[in-house]
Amino acid sequence: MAMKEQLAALDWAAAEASLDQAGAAVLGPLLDADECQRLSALYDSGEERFRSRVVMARHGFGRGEYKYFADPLPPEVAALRGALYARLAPVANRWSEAMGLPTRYPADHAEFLARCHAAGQTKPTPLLLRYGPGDYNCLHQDLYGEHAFPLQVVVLLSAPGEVFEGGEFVLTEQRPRMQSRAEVVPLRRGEAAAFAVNHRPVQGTRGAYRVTMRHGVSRVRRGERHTLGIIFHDAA
Ligand SMILES: O=C(O)CCC(=O)C(=O)O
Ligand SMILES: [Fe+2]
Repeated sequence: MAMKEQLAALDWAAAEASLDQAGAAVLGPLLDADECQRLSALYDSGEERFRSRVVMARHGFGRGEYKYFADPLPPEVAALRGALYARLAPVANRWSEAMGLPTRYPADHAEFLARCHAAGQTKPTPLLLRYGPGDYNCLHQDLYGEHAFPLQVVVLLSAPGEVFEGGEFVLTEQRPRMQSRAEVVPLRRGEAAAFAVNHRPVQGTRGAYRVTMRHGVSRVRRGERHTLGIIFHDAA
């Protein structure tokens, strides 16, 4: 199925409900096995595709590595980024309003990118990540400047239980004056998760309050795990 139809076929009402309730949602199958294979293979396909490579251990980010795509993005990544943004912008606007924030997000991703670019955030942020045995990704937030879209997406490109074990995608939620809550998001190959980048609203008995989210990946116990990360704001 083509990517556009694949996206339209997902249960977006359920995804929105899960995002509102837990700050994360499994979006269901987004890429087929061939598409996953092709994207994973890009990792070693030549450095001109990428603007930078990060070896996580060198920065204390964890273990494993990732590469940010250079402009122009691979067409399938650019298409996915634009189409996912359009689906998530209404959620972003609802969250912003619920948290009493003035920021509103345009319906069109190009328009949001223009806002990033005008503020000096011009570097593309979609990335491929690669983890081998013993690798992990410490809890973090992908903030790269003043402008940040409040949701992002990760697509699992490797088959869990087959080509790798461990390496679960995890989120933590830090609530005001309370202990943190952890959530594991189980993904199959080709499935995507959408999740909060930083803050999200939680409905309390006396109105909404704001929680802080972080995400990471638990230790890969065997094999190799690839993911595609789609962040909607560009970087300074
Ligand atoms: O590899 C993962 O599942 C997480 C990747 C990540 O941190 C991201 O896409 O921002
Ligand atoms: Fe991340």
